[in-house]
Amino acid sequence: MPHHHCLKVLAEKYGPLMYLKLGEVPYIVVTSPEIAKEVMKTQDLNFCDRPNLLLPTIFSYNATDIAFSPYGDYWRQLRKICIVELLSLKRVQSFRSIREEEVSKLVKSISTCEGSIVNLTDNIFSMTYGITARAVFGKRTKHQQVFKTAMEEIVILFGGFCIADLYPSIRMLLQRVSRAKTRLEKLCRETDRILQDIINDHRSSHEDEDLVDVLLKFQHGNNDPLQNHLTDDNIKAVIQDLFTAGSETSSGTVVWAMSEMVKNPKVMEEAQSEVRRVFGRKRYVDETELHQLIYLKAIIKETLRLHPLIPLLVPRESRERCEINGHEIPAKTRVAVNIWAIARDPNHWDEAESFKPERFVNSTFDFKGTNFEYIPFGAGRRMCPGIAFALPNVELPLATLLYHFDWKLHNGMKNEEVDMSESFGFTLRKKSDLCLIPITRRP
Ligand code: HEM
Repeated sequence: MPHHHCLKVLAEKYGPLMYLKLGEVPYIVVTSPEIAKEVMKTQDLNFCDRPNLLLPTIFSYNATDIAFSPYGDYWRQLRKICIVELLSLKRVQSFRSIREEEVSKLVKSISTCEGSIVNLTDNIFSMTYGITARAVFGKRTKHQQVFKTAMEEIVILFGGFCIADLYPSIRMLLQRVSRAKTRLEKLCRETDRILQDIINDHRSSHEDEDLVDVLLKFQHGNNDPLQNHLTDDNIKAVIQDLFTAGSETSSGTVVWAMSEMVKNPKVMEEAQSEVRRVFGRKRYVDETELHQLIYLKAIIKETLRLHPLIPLLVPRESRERCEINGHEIPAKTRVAVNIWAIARDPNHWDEAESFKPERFVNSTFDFKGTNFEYIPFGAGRRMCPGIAFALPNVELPLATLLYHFDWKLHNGMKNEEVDMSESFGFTLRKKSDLCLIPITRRP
């Protein structure tokens, strides 16, 4: 059973603030909006550190990326550069043609398979990796498939507790025998070669400036706010962070949304009629009218409620001793916030387990980190900085897939039989690939 499921069951018995001692390490597990608010708003400054975990440290070049780097100036400056150069609304708008081209390639590729079974999961992940690669480092990489395959395995390796992290006093000893560590090191050697090629390419060519070019400037100390110059490894850590954080989550959301719509054909019908009404005159989907797709936006919100891609958030760690609800929490306590369980709590949601996008139509409820019943992007200082980048990567492909195709299940499968089980891992991937038959719609 995935961890967020077990922890939900435990919270139903022991309450919304649980203290666990796993090996030598203190953990708290939060399962209510009130305590989530206490941790990520009221006491956010105390809880905005990341623990030093073995596998993320290997993956992220000694925690020099954004997601796993400890709280401090290095993290703050790096996050700021990436927001300005890649993730701000203005930069995101400048990538519009990249998104439209990659989505149009997806439609062409699906059209050639009309009437036969298409693996939508695979197609959607490839498309999003393509968009992110072009935005982050200027072009698709010919080695993209290596990344995609490596990530599939890394997500699973990151899913469990690594024994070396639970016994810090003998970590050196335990890490020598960790099979996950050996496997991860092998995968990282493969991705490292690709990342180094990307950096070398940028050193030798002077095309349009992208994030990698900007980061490379910090190696020469120009206006350097990072105090210590960035090394190649630091830059690789950041590229990899954004490439994977950006692609895995957005693609996963598109796949879950399509799966929910296939399972709930009335929702699919309503979404298709909205998209076809809005884009009917144009006869193709582009980004100009996406703001009119009120129902589709509600579908995306409802998808992120039932299938938040990082169900326990990225682990945090307290910096000092503190109190929550009268309980003493020691310094260096690790924190998991079960946003998956909170978003399915019947005390806060009507028909909590049902897929009902209407609940978000005409509602002010949002995922900006202020409604703690619903925080699929986290909240506080460590909140996801990629929302503006993610939304068009989810909205445009969904609108396009709904506009151009009707979707049929294969082998006589019924809608209610679509498998919605989750695979075990760091992100909430759908266990089985979504395979459907596209029927091209000719308006
Ligand atoms: C549907 C899409 C996405 C979802 C659901 C999502 C969700 C999350 C969540 C839950 C966190 C952890 C927040 C916390 O610990 O409080 C996070 C962190 C992060 N996300 Fe996203 N994310 C998405 C898209 C993106 C994109 C497109 C990018 C960049 C291209 C991105 C970059 C990051 C980074 C760098 C962090 C680490 C932030 C830090 O530690 O300061 N994410 N994301």
